[in-house]
Amino acid sequence: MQTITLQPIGVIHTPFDTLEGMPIQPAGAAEVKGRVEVEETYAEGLADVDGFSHLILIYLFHHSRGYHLTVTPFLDDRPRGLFATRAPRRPNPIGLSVVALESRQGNVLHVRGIDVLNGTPLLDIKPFVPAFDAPTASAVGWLTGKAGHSERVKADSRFREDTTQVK
Ligand SMILES: C[S@@+](CC[C@H](N)C(=O)[O-])C[C@H]1O[C@@H](n2cnc3c(N)ncnc32)[C@H](O)[C@@H]1O
Repeated sequence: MQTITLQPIGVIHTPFDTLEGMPIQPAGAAEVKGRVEVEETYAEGLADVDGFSHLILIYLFHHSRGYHLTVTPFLDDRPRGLFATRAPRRPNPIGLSVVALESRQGNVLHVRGIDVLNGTPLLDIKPFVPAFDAPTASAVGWLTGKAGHSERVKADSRFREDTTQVK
């Protein structure tokens, strides 16, 4: 299989230095402010992002090692298939968050609603466009009746780096 090498384009700064107790989705971090520092090399590419109220941040779960294909997610007490969850320990530990853009100062984006660890490497930024990204979903699987709980449920240690479980 092909090996892919990605280069971070910046870093996401947040108030969260430990996994335990932090939000599990942007809905639970609505008032949490973060700073997205984009490398100067890529700053030109930020032109026009100011026109969007929300951005999609794509990043590396850099404190994630290994994975299990069946996991018990934060919002459930039953095991689920990894790819039916947003668990951070994955074969390719990539996460995404839709955040509110408050302002831009040159290569720095001030955002709100961020659910990642301080120092998370940023891989990409895309504008959030409801017509592209928010289809009316007719089914949310095991998250039925549970997705809204992400506003209050906090992360615990279940996906902490644990070398005894690394695949
Ligand atoms: C459930 S994931 C959801 C992230 C993203 N909104 C998504 O859906 O891909 C969020 C959790 O991942 C963990 N996490 C956040 N940043 C991380 C990082 N840089 N490395 C490892 N784990 C991280 C924390 O436990 C956090 O509560």
